[in-house]
Order: sequence, then structure tokens, then C-alpha cells
Amino acid sequence: MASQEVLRGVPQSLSAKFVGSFAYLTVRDRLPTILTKVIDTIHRNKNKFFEEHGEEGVQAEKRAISFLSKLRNELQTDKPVLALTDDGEDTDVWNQYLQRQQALMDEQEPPSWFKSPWLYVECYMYRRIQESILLNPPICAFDAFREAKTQSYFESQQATMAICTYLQGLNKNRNEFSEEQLLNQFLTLLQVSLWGNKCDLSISAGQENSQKSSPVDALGELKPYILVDDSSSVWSVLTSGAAPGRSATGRGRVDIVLDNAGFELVTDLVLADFLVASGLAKQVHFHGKSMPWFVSDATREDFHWTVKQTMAANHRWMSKSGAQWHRYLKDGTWRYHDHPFWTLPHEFSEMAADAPDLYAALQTADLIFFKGDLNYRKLTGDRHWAHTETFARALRGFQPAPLCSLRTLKANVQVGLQPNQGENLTAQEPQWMTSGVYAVIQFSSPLREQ
Ligand SMILES: O=P(O)(O)OC[C@@]1(O)O[C@H](CO)[C@@H](O)[C@@H]1O
Ligand SMILES: [Mn+2]
Repeated sequence: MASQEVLRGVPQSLSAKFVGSFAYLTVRDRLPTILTKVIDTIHRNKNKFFEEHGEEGVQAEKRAISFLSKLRNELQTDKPVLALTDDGEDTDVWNQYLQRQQALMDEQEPPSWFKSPWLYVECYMYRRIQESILLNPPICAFDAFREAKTQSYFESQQATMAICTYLQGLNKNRNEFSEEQLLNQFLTLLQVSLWGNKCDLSISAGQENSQKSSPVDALGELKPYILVDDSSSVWSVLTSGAAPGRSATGRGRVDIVLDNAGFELVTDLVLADFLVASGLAKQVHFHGKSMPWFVSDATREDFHWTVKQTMAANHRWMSKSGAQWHRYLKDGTWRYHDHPFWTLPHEFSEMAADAPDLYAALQTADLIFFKGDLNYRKLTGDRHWAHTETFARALRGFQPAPLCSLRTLKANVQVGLQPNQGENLTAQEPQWMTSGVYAVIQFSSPLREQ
């Protein structure tokens, strides 16, 4: 780590070089498991490739599998990280980042799976999976995670019906609610979106973990597991008319940096619907991934498929919700974006320098929600911060607008806790940072004290 960073007290990155750490166990055990599932999925689609592309499809399948088997061996034997060889629009950025990683290592030691930062090598693995199909047309648009993502959606139907019924109930009586009732509805849907993040297939290495019960009913028993709850700050930004530091009118723009497809995405669409229907937002911008990512992260295809699927549901309130979402997308009230930065390995503190166009776009938001654990790791740089370090300091200058992380804890980085709160949790439940049982609603604004 650069010496000036050491001076400024920026801690080291989480890494598999710390034997026995969660990063170590993830790189040693979970990532190879995920790679094996990708290989199995591609193999299971061999006939589909033949039907669609003939013998060429079969040859492409064989090449992709041998590529991924070699990748798995590189990972398991801690080989050096290799430059990408495909012609993706982000290939050069990845290969420049490899040079940046090389500069962080000692001269004679190349970046590798067990010696480089966990955030880097885990993102790199998913980019190499993408390389395995980009290099093997005609299967270069295949999403090896699509089956798992759609299965997660179909297995959460009960919960989806329940949350759409709840949403339509609110929208029907929209004008009768007091400000207090509006606040309670907002808090309910904020927490539903927060807990929707439990449905993440990469922590379970692909094991299904769909939402079975009604999400609204479960909130009461989940409340004690929210370790940081800055909901009131989020509410005041939404209702202040002018987000701190913004023009008096406020553009009423809320951005949601998405995480997982399936049920979590439904909860985000429901929250966005409520924000617009209640007048708390005039427009919502969604940010998804430009390639299959961390098993369950939502791509453009997943996003539009989910809206269409909900609209076509044989359930009155689901289809009514889906039809409204389709209209919002058509009239521009909702916009979908998938900037390449979200599938790069960068910490968000590097965005202003490395993706200034995206940073400038986010600066026009009145509020930005960041969903999930990977986004939290990138917000805080995936570093060994003290639990009592402030969220604002851990952001290291990343503050395009007032922002709120909605995250269930699945990695051992957590800041903004009270003195002894982390120690007490460790005593009660040693796995509190990685079990997905606990969560945060954590806010930072340009005008809050640093
Ligand atoms: O961002 P999400 O979907 O909430 O979680 C991503 C995740 O499952 O992947 C990494 C572990 O492999 C961790 O960041 C986290 O556990
Ligand atoms: Mn995810």
C-alpha cells in the first residue's frame, strides 16, 4: 500500500493472504465451487448450443469448458493473475488495473489469487468467466447464471404476490394518508428492500435461497438485527424538498444501484414505485450490471424480464404492478443504465478519477441507494477498518450525493458502529459479519460532519 496511505491511516485490503480469513475461505472454497457450477451449467446446455448453432456451438462449448477448467486450476494453485485477451470494451481498463495491482506488490511477486486484494481477484474471476464466452462465439451471449436467477424469481412468488398486494393497497388509498403514515410505509418498504438482499446466490455458492414468507410480516422480528439504522436521515433528504447542498427544488431524482435479480429486484422495483407514487421522487434511475456478475446480480436482461414477467403474472396485483413499471420505463419516469464501471474491480473512491462521467451523473441525484454487500465492500474499499471508523471516512471522498447503503452483512468489513458494538456481537455470534443475518441502513451526506 502506498506510503502516504499508511500515513493517512488507510488500512490494508482484505485478502486471501490472511490464512483462515473469510477472504481466504472464499477464494479457497467458494470461488472454485462457483466455477465448477458454471462449467456444469455450460456442459448441461451443450444440446441447446447444438440446436441453436450446430457443430460450431458444440465446439464453442468444449473450448469454454476447457478455458474455465484451466482458470479453476490457476485459482486453486495461486497462479499469477493474467491479462485479459478478449476484445471487451473494458479489456484495456482491466489490464491497466492489473498493472496498478502489480505496483502494489513487491517487485518480484506478480498479483495472484491468494496474495492480491480479495475484492480484485473475486471481481476478476467473474470477468474471466465473461472472457470464456466472449472468446467462444457463437455462445458469447450465454449467461451461465440465468437459470439460477429465474429460478430464484419463480420460487419467491408467494412473497412477490404479498409485496405487490401491499403496494397496490397503498397506491389505492394514496391520498388518505397522513405524513406519519407515509413515513411508516416508506420505512416498511425500505426494510423489505434491505432484507431482499438476503436472497444472494454467490454467498450460497448457487444454493437456492429464495424468499418464502411474506416479507412485510417478517419485519418486526428482523428489526433487532439492523445494526445501524439511518432511516430518519434518508427520510429527511427525501422530504426536505431540497436535498442538502442541492437546488431549492431538488430534482426529485433517486438512483438505485441494484444488486441481485430475483426477489431482491422485485423489492427494489416496489420501493421505486412507492417513491414515485407518493411524490417522494419524480424519477428513479436504476444501475445494473453489463455482464453476468457474482452469480445473482441483475443485468439489463434480468431487469426487463422481471418487469415483463410480473406484468404477465396471473395475479391481479402483480400484473397491475408490472404494468405500472412498464409504463414508468416507457414514459421515462424510470431509467435503466449499466455503466461498465459497476463490473470493474475498482473501489468507489476511485470512481471520480476512473469514471468521471458516471460520477457526474450520480451527482445529479438527490439520493442514491446502494444495494447489497459487494457495493458496501466497494464503498468502503474492502479494507480492515475499525468498526468504529465513521462511514464518511471509509468512503474516502466518494460522495457524489447523499447516499444510503442497504446491506445484509456477508463480508467482514463493517464501519460506523458504536464503541464495543462489534466486540459484543463477536462475543454473541462470531459469524455476525458474514452470516447474512445482520444488516445496516447506513447513510452519508456531503454536508454531514466528517
Ligand atoms: O452483493 P451481494 O449480492 O449482497 O453479496 C455478494 C457476496 O455474496 O459475494 C461476496 C462473497 O463471495 C461477498 O461480497 C458477498 O458475500
Ligand atoms: Mn449480488
